[in-house]
Amino acid sequence: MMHFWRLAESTQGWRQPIGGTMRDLYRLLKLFGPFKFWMLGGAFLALLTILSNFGLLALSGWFLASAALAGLGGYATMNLYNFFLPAAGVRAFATIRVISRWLERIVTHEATFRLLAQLRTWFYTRLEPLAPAGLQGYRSGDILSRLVADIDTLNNFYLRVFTPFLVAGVATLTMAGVFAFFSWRLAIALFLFLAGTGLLLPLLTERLGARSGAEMTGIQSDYRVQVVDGMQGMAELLTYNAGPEILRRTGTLNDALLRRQASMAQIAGFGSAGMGFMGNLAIWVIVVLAIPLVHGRVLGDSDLPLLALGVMGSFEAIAALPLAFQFLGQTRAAARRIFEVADTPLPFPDASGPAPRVDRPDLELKGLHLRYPGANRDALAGVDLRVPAGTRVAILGATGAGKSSLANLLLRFYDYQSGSACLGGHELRDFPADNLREYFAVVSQRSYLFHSTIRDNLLVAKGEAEEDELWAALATAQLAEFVRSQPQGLDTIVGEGGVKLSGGQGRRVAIARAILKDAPWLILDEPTEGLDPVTEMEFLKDLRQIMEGRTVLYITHRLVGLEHMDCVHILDEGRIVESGTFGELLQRDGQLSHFATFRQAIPEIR
Ligand SMILES: Nc1ncnc2c1ncn2[C@@H]1O[C@H](COP(=O)(O)OP(=O)(O)OP(=O)(O)O)[C@@H](O)[C@H]1O
Repeated sequence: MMHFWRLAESTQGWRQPIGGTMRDLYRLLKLFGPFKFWMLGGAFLALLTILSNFGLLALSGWFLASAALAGLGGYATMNLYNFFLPAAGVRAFATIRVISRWLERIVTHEATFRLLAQLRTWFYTRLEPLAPAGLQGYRSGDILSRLVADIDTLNNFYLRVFTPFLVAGVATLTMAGVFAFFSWRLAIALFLFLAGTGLLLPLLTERLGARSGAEMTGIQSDYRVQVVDGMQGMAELLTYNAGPEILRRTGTLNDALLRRQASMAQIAGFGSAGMGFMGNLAIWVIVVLAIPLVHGRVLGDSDLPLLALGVMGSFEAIAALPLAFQFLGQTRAAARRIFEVADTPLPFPDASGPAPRVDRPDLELKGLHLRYPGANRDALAGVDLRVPAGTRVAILGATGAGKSSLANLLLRFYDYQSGSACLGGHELRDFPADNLREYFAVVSQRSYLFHSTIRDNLLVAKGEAEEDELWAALATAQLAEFVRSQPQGLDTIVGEGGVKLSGGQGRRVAIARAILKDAPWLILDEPTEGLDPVTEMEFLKDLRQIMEGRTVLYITHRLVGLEHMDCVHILDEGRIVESGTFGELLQRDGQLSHFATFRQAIPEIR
């Protein structure tokens, strides 16, 4: 049910006011600005190809007819007839056409790739600062669809809309101009045919194709979201035998897509049939108009086939327009989807000034409130916390207490609404986000491993790290032995999300990354979550070595490892409710001692 609703949502507003369309297309053209010479070069070569085809057909018609007439005139006339000049002209047009078509393909492909790269880079630079707070409302499959498919569609704008439209306009005027040498009446007739067909037929196909085109963009996106979600949640789907239901939903989307594609194919067929019909009608009308001129000796006998074949060649100039306009709806929908994300205002501004100078990265939070966009209550509701540089501090709390929100705050993934948060005496807001993140390395249960090699996963933390450094980090993270035992060593592929590694090994790759980053702060966000008790103990022991010389924020809802912390703060509903060493808190009749008693009574409950 949900998917039908989403479908309706994603395809609504397909008939956008023309002003909006023009604005979007104008914006696209402006984005393409740096490649205008490539674009115009491609269009010029396309124009040359079309005009040489027009010249080829027209001259061939004239040549064949005049040669035949010379032949009919007898031996003497034939001898006088100059075959060479028109034959050379035909060869010249044919050669120009072949070469310009070849060059046009090269130039337009080059332009297309450059535009594609430009669009993707531009979109990515808009996307990155939005993550994660500004992208909360989007699903990853949807963003992927915008980044890949919608940008591909937009790219068609150059090949399918811009070039054909520009070329059609210039070619129509040029060819009508050539006809004007023979007769104004014929020139006007050709112009009316080309301009009328070139405008009316595309407008008709645009109207017919707008809805299906826009819907196709929406459905394709839903389809990708469905597939990406299905792949990510494959284990759950198999466990709960939900595969058939997902298959049914995917099938429904597939059918919807096929229906739109069939409708678009019919419209495309109608467009090319209409073009063929108008082309033939134009030949017929021009011939009918030209016959009296031949009778009146205004035109020569051989001019008639020249004009007829010239008309035939001229229609190549507008042949691509119905298809171009038919897909305008799709292009428009793609442009809207791209600009929608690109225009999403930044969730909060990034500091633009120079990075504050930090001598000692002490952290101090006072009355700090953080509320997520759209949430109805604060995740951090007046936190007071002091973490002197070089100390180890644990934040203990039940699920949903706001522990990870503290990490989100420090990494500047989300902004705080009130209170103050200072690092080294400077508000977090005064740090450019990239600069602030240099102070923190993070190991969490969610540390993401990319579907690549162990080496690449480590280089994420320090791109320029030498091989020795990688091995040293792996050794400290107690993973070097395992990596050495793999046939591919550092080049072992870890699989998507690190599926080819055990939970503990994956976590150790994350530790090695943190070591490579060598930041003064280490945030451990439930780093042992999901590990069995023995692995957990070993892991925490190894972590202690890495904590040396760093300020540590250990976020956990478990009591393990707290004895090694300088201070433990208990977070409850977004507030620090108790603080002290682990021993002190155990002594008190507070939350921690209740927690500990409860855990002892039912140890398997977390
Ligand atoms: N991105 C988000 N958007 C909206 N609300 C969020 C977001 N992240 C967390 N929350 C909400 O903020 C509150 C605190 O969440 P947080 O993840 O900080 O808790 P936690 O203590 O780390 O929990 P856990 O131990 O389960 O990870 C919760 O009510 C949660 O639903």
